[in-house]
Amino acid sequence: MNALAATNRNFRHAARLLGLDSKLEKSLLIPFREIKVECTIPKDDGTLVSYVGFRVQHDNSRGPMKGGIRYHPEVDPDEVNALAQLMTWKTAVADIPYGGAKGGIGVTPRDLTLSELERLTRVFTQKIHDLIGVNTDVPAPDMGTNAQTMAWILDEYSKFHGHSPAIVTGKPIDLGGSLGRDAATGRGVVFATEALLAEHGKSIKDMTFAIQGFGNVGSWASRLIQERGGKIVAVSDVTGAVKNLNGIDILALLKHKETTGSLSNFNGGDSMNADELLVYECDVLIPCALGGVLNRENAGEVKAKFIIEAANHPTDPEADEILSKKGVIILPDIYANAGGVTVSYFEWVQNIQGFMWDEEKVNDELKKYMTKAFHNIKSMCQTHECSLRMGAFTLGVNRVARSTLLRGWEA
Ligand SMILES: NC(=O)C1=CN([C@@H]2O[C@H](COP(=O)(O)OP(=O)(O)OC[C@H]3O[C@@H](n4cnc5c(N)ncnc54)[C@H](O)[C@@H]3O)[C@@H](O)[C@H]2O)C=CC1
Ligand SMILES: O=C(O)CCC(=O)C(=O)O
Repeated sequence: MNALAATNRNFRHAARLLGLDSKLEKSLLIPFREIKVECTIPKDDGTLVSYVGFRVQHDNSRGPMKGGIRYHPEVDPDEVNALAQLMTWKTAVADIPYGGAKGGIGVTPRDLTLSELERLTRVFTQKIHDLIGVNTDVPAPDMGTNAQTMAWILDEYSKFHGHSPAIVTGKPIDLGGSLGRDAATGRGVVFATEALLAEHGKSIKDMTFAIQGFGNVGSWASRLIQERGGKIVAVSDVTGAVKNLNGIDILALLKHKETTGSLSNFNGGDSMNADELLVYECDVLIPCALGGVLNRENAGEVKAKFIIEAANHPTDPEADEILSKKGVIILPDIYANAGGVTVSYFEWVQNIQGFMWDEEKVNDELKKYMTKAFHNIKSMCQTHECSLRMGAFTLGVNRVARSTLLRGWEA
């Protein structure tokens, strides 16, 4: 099932549990605005090449729209639409004053040089600069983009609108980025995992983990899990996968990746097929890469007892059903990975205040938001006798529905 069909299905299920009026349900589903632009740039050798860029602004009833920009060859309008909608429910679950948006360009970033990536980012910004804004729509990094990408967007946007640090979050500290934002999604994943395991009388140090994806989210989650005594038995990325039943030394793996650019030939474990990671023997599986990786083909083979959705939409609804029947407990994306956008909110607040917080304050506040959201989700689960996914969806959708009604926006 494609990402949009899956996200719409989860939304409709939540709307039914909440008893939402059908007109309101329809108006919450339709995006506020969908932008599609052609971005043509000269390559370093002078030839011209075109890419298609998207920004979907889903909902702004609770505040400015917020969400990352993804550079990946599989970016398509339906996927961006689904990811924008997920951002709306996610910011509401985290209870931060934002709506939802997402953007992307269909490109393989590692095929472009740094200067080509810079030109592409600047052209994309030129095409959308009058549709984003500090109080309208605030981009951030996602797969294939990083603090440097945000710095280029900030610089290009500021040429049109004057110096505007709060136009993006996840930017370099030197340009007004927040301490702790780089690690925030992984740190939030760890806080979320701790909250869930505590409910089951367990803690990270008693558990084995398999982690798919070793970029921003996967590498930070791995590092922080290891710091807390968790044993990481398998890690994968687009270059390969490594396993070690005695535990992988994550700092050594990070160093290996930094020097070789790959997870292959790491001498602290055995290599494995990357797809095998999802069904590898472990207590906790944490997908930190692409959407739809858990599906009806592999869900029946998953050995983990807990799945923490650090990636957006890693589990499609058919897999959700199979895994739930097996008793696997799934912590959904719109809560599990909300640490990133929560610290993005702190960054935006710091930019507007013109005052920088220390890292301890950022991390303490993040823990408060993640813990509170977990308890709010659990309380929705009790009210509606539903899964954690539906607990999170009903929590987010209900908050957005309330602000929509208060503004008098229902159809
Ligand atoms: N960066 C952020 O703050 C946030 C990211 N997310 C989500 O987390 C996920 C990862 O994002 P980032 O870490 O930022 O991206 P990234 O670009 O830093 O890292 C992505 C990782 O996935 C790996 N990967 C790609 N294809 C793979 C495959 N077929 N098998 C195994 N690994 C594969 C890449 O090699 C890389 O290690 C995405 O779903 C993103 O939407 C969610 C919330 C916030
Ligand atoms: O930090 C942000 O604003 C958005 C992060 C994001 O794209 C996500 O949570 O999926």
